[in-house]
Amino acid sequence: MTQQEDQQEELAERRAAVAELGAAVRALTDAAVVSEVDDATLRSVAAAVAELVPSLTAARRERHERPATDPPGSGHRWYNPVIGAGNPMAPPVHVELVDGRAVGTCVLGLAYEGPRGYVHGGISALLLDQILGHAHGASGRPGMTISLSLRYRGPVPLNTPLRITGWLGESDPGRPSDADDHGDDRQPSHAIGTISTADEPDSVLVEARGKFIVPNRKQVQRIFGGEDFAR
Ligand SMILES: CCCCCCCCCC(=O)SCCNC(=O)CCNC(=O)[C@H](O)C(C)(C)COP(=O)(O)OP(=O)(O)OC[C@H]1O[C@@H](n2cnc3c(N)ncnc32)[C@H](O)[C@@H]1OP(=O)(O)O
Repeated sequence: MTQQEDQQEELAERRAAVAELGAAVRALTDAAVVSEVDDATLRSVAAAVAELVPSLTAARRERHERPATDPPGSGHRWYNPVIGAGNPMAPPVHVELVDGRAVGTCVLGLAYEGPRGYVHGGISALLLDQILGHAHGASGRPGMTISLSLRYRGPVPLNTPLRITGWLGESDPGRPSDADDHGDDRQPSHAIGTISTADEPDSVLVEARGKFIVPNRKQVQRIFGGEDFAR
C-alpha cells in the first residue's frame, strides 16, 4: 500500500468514527427533547453524560484549527452544522448537485421545533443559507453570504422528509473599478432557494433569496489569515 493510500484509509477511518459519535449524540439530543421520563431519570442521565465530556476534550482543537477529518485541499467540513455527519446539531442534510441545482434532503425532528409540530424559522434560514452556498459553490468558487431574505409561505412540518433546493439567478452588473483595485471578480451572485416536503416538491413552504461574494485576497487575509477558506 502506498503512503497516500495509507493516509486515505486513515482519513476514512477517522471520518467514520466521527460520524458514529455524531449520530450517537444526535440520537441523544433527539431523546432529550422528546423525553417525558421522571426527573430522577433525567438527572441521572445528565450526570452520566457530563462524565463523558472529559474523555472527548482530552485532545481538542481551538478556533481556526482544522479538524483531522478536513485536511487541506479536501474541501470538506465534517462538522458543518447543516451537512456535517460529525456535528450532532446537523440533521444532517444530504446534498446532491442535480442539473446545476443543489438539492438537499433531510428529516427534522423535535429538536428543530418552532411552532408546535413545525420547524423553527431560523432553522429554515440555516438550511437555505447552506443550500444557496452549494448552488453558488457549484460554479467552482465557493463564497460567503452577504445578504439573505426569506419569505415563509407555509409551516414546515417536523418528522417529514423535506426537499431543499438552491440555484443561481442573474448576477449584478460588475464593478470594474473595484475589480482593478482588488484583482478579483467583484460580481455578487444571486441565489434562490426553496423548502418543500419531498412528497409535494412544487408546493413551496419557504423561499429564500441570497447574495454571495467570493472574498478577494485582502478579505481572505483579513478574515481567515490568508488560508484558502473553502479548502
Ligand atoms: C460548496 C461549499 C458549500 C458551502 C456552503 C456554506 C454556506 C454558508 C455561507 C455562510 O453562511 S457565509 C457566513 C455569513 N457571511 C459572512 O460572515 C460575511 C460577513 N461579511 C463580511 O465579512 C464583509 O461584509 C465582506 C468581507 C463580505 C465585505 O466587507 P468589505 O469591508 O471588504 O467590503 P465593503 O463592506 O466595503 O463592501 C462594499 C461593497 O462591495 C461589495 N463587495 C465587497 N467585497 C466583495 C467581493 N469580494 N466581491 C463582490 N462584491 C464585494 C459589498 O457587498 C458591498 O456592496 P454594496 O455596496 O452593494 O452593499
